[in-house]
Amino acid sequence: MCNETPLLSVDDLLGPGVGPVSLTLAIGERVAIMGASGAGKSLFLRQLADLDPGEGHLSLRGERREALAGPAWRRRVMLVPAQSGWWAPTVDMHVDPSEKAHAATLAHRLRLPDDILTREVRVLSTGERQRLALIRALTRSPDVLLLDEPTSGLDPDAMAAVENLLIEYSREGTGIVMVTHDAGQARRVANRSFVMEKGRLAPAWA
Ligand SMILES: Nc1ncnc2c1ncn2[C@@H]1O[C@H](COP(=O)(O)OP(=O)(O)OP(=O)(O)O)[C@@H](O)[C@H]1O
Repeated sequence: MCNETPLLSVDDLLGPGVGPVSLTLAIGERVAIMGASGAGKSLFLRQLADLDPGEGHLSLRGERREALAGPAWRRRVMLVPAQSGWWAPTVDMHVDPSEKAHAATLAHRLRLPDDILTREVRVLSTGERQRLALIRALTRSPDVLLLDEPTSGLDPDAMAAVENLLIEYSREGTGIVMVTHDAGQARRVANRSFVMEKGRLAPAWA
């Protein structure tokens, strides 16, 4: 794995409240980012998704960020923010028709009700929205998933289901950068864990 071109390369990334940060993510690797509230974790994910202005270099499979249009980059390096955005009345309107069966399978895996895809977004609970935002992202097959506290609103059973799914997708090649306040989750899920402090990363444990 070490000799391959990294899936994601981050070199001297610097932006408001973030950096400088350098990091490489191998194909199928899972990285956890912990740290105090306000340390810059969410801003760091936004930098990786190229949603905020910044300096430094990002590459995906050796291809520079500048070589891709912003939306194309964000489709391949996809952010699932802590508060997901929904732009149509029902859940299934956010899923490509060819991915509906896939989404239904994932919903079942994540302990969601059978009719969840046909429900109105406005009636969803916090934990349902959170899992559906993850499902929506997974059905779009990103190269890298950027997850901001993906299980913060979930019960232990649903949390374990999300963690298992993330591990499964990463084994198929998806890279994962996950912000979490849960050190136990970082140990269960991540191959490598970091603590962010004042926008900079340090290894979480030696
Ligand atoms: N656009 C911005 N420009 C400058 N500073 C910002 C910007 N957005 C947020 N901040 C500030 O930067 C700091 C880091 O914010 P961020 O949302 O990344 O924290 P976080 O580590 O994700 O915290 P939490 O664990 O509470 O979610 C905060 O003090 C926040 O108020």
